[in-house]
Amino acid sequence: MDPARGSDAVLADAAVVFDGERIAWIGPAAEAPAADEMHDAGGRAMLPGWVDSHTHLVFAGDRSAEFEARMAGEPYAAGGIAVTTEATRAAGDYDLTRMLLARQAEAAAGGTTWLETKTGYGLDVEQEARSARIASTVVDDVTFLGAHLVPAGSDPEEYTDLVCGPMLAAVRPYVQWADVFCERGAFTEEQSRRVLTACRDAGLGLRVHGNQLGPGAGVRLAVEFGAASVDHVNYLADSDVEALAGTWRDWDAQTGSGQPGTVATCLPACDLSTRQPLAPARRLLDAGVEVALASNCNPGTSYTSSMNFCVATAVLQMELSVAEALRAATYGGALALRRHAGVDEDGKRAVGSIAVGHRADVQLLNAPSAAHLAYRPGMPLTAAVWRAGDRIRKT
Ligand SMILES: N=CN[C@@H](CCC(=O)O)C(=O)O
Ligand SMILES: [Zn+2]
Repeated sequence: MDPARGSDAVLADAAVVFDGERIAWIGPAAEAPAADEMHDAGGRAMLPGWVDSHTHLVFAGDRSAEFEARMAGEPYAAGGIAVTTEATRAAGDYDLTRMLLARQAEAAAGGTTWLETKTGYGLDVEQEARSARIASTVVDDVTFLGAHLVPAGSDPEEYTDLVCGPMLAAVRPYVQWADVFCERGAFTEEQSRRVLTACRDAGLGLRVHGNQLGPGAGVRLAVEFGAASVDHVNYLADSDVEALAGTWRDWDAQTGSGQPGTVATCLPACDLSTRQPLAPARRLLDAGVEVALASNCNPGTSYTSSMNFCVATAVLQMELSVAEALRAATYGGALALRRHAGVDEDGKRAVGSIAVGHRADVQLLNAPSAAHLAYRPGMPLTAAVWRAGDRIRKT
């Protein structure tokens, strides 16, 4: 996954050397320089750590009854968010932080070394700011999602004004990104446009929840605003795919050079849990769109942070090759968070790829090749994980 070696290069009999939090050397094991500490991977596969670019981890409460109803035939609707909002508002800071830390630890044990999460279960100024503050102490990238649902009893236009004004100002110190749920039952195209405009003007990077439950304006808006990603993308018109492909016209996917466009982030665990058609990742890749795979871990539509599961599903059911799925779950996620480039640059290092000068984020599988993730789905293959050079899970 070193763009300089070809984006899906596999090195056999290789060694990787870390120096602190950076990757210092990669090459044939027989030529590896001396190191203070050595770990023999025993011929097992080493991959970049997963970059999970879409989660909603700041929440309390349980929605397993809603899940069971769905499995019995009820459709998913955005309104379920209100149930989690009530439980989240009732939780104290200590409990909310403890639950977030436990979810972050689960994700890390599963191989995730860079984690984004969103607000969106607070839905008033104080609670959204609290969620953003707590998230900023635990995860790597925080996204403001005040525009997740109009709370019961609020006027949609007045609530949108609140999101664009006082709520945005209150979360601003804690977040890098803003998002809007542009969907039937959530925010209209016009309301979404207002949110994206205000957040862009406040200096935030943009992402959009779009085209999840039906055709809609999400992809169009994401392209119009130059968003870094549009997520879900289950229901795409040909014009949506063409518009996304157009954003990648000045990008060289092989070398990772040029101007990145809007990543299409596919969320297969969510698609299965909501019984939506799987996002058309194959069609998007064939059109020249960069795709990310993310867990969308949240209590409503996707209560898993297992990127291994997402990768296996992408290979088994979405027609991606193993190399394409791995790239989408690592480099693709990094692109969606604009963390894909940067070699020792101002202390910021690229994540999602194994290359000299990038952050030492890697995982070791209990398997001789990454194909085993799909070949042996559901098996506990993650043997060890290093994040920023620190080992966080033992074999
Ligand atoms: N689609 C919007 N938001 C979440 C679901 C939130 C919920 O139902 O609690 C998602 O990405 O699927
Ligand atoms: Zn989401």
